[in-house]
Amino acid sequence: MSILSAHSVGKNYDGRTVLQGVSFEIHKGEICALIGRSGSGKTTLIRILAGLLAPDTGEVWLEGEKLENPDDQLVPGYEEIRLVHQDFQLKHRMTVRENIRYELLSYVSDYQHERISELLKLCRIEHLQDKDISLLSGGEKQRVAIARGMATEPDVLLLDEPFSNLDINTKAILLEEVKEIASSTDTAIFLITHDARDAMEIADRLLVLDAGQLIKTGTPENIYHAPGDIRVADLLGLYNTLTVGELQTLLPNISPPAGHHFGLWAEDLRLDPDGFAATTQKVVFGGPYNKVVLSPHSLPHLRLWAFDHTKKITPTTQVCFSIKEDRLFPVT
Ligand SMILES: Nc1ncnc2c1ncn2[C@@H]1O[C@H](COP(=O)(O)OP(=O)(O)OP(=O)(O)O)[C@@H](O)[C@H]1O
Repeated sequence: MSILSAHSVGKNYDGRTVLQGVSFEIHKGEICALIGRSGSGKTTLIRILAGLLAPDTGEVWLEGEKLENPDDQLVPGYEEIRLVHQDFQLKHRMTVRENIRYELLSYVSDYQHERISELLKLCRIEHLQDKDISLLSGGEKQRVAIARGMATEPDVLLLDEPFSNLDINTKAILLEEVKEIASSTDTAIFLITHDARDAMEIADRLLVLDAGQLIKTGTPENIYHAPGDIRVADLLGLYNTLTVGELQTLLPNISPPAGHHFGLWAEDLRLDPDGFAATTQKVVFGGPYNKVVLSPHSLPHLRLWAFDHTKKITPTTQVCFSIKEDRLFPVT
């Protein structure tokens, strides 16, 4: 069931279009991740969804009711929709417990205690409850901010860059925690992230924003296997593009449809002793794998990205590689 929906939302700043014709819906318990380049309009959109900024065109609906223009409200925003800002907006000189309690002041104290205990447990911050906010790490503050956002049991939780500035291990824990919150509470979660890998890991559905327009929506799996648009592929990872002619030179047995370019993720181009001969042009150490630039002997002008898991490759080495044909995707 749709809980929040945007219908042809548009926004201009100083005569410049920042959002145009943005339409989608979010369902109960669903996690939607919005990805897009810097300046593509992500924060503007999340503020409109929170009811904090009026769109110039279009509408946002919450459970069958249109959001009011925030300029006409005494206190903009909605109890049912909570936005957790990138800078957390926590109360300093207060403990974690006091910060959460601040959200629950209109409830009786028994309920406050009960709810605070639940949230401390859910966000795994019980051990931090009496600590002053100023003493917390970035990841700990992030969890407190999410606990505060959840305090009044909103139907929709909007998270602006919840994983930025987190180390890889804290991020992995938080990704799991956000998933757990969505499934255990049926809260719809809409989050913005720069990192498409995080988005693919956490989201049920991805929304791709480019220059203010939604250019793709779908499950992470579908979008990864068929990004379709170069602008989408650019956000998701390192890939190669091949013309039909180049593809036919490399793989004479296949007959791709004319007029297309084809994309291939770097991870789908493997070093393979039974494959085509190539020379490595560049090797970049990447931890678990090396990023390698290859030029095939049959197309020496071509430069292809591949991942090397053997980590034994050096520049200007003769290697062989193969292409996972079923992983080729058409791009425009
Ligand atoms: N209040 C404002 N007045 C004028 N222009 C604005 C205002 N807020 C945002 N913009 C412009 O609108 C565009 C979209 O901004 P927005 O912050 O929504 O992008 P974003 O995708 O969130 O970017 P980032 O990923 O860098 O945070 C940018 O060009 C920005 O400069």
